[in-house]
Amino acid sequence: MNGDGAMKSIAIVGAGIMGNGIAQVAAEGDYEVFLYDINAEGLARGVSRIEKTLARNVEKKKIDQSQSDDIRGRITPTGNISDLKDVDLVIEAIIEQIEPKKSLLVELDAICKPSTIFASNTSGLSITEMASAVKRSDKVIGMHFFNPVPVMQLVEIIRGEQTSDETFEAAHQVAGRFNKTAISVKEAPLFAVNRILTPMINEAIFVLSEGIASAEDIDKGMMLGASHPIGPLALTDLIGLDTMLFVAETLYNETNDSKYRPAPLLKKYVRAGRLGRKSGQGFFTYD
Ligand SMILES: NC(=O)c1ccc[n+]([C@@H]2O[C@H](COP(=O)([O-])OP(=O)(O)OC[C@H]3O[C@@H](n4cnc5c(N)ncnc54)[C@H](O)[C@@H]3O)[C@@H](O)[C@H]2O)c1
Repeated sequence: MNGDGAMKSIAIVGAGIMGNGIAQVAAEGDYEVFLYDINAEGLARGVSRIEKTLARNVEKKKIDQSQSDDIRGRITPTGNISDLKDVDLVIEAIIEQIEPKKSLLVELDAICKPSTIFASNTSGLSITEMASAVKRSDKVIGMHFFNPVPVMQLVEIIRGEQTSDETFEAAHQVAGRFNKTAISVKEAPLFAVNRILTPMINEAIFVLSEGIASAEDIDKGMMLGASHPIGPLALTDLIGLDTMLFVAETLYNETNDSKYRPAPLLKKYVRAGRLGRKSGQGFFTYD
């Protein structure tokens, strides 16, 4: 089945920054959830992050202990991809590179029942190209969540060239059950929100590397002067500098426009392993 509210089970592939948050909101939306990662440590970290978030929500009295237990009970962590064969929807949240995403979809195409919809949480890669890798190209769609997923209200829904109306409708219904607000965006490099956000972040990194202001003052400036809830450099630390660089490179490579060239300082930090919060250091340092 697909295309209506009868969907029961969802698999999330990739238990990283985004995947664990998507698994949590899916379980909160009453779906049976499989959380799959190829890396056992990554999977364990993702599950532990969900448990911590749920415990915090109990402490803050947003939910009670039995609701927390029910949500956690609906999530099955797995390192075995064949466990995903009967799910109604897969949402992939693996590395932001087209080839690994296409290989994963080809693998899933062979495993999953014919009606399973494949959604990608890509920050801006081509849904059409991903869909072209599989037989069920009408059942591939972009569902782009925002970080941190349990907090951020938005999902961008992106149709590829081959996406059917039924798949598009199903993605909107799922977003609703996740308690999110969806906007529909045409396929284009980085879609809508990241197309606007990424050049701003990239420019903030140029401002830092040109010595125009310190990292602290750049963030303070954008928070107090432009009413941003978080500064662009702290936001990059939250996103992950490696992911930010992949995203900036997509915009540059797809448009061939030099105004979008990624800041060299971003590349240098990624090469040095300064990936942001997830590695303990990015533009700022974390415990
Ligand atoms: N970080 C953000 O703020 C953000 C926001 C919106 C969208 N996204 C997108 O979400 C996706 C994931 O980003 P992230 O920040 O969560 O990455 P991450 O590096 O935190 O996590 C990726 C996870 O995927 C796993 N993985 C890699 N290849 C796999 C495979 N073939 N099968 C199963 N698991 C695999 C890794 O082990 C890792 O645990 C990317 O496409 C990214 O662009 C990220």
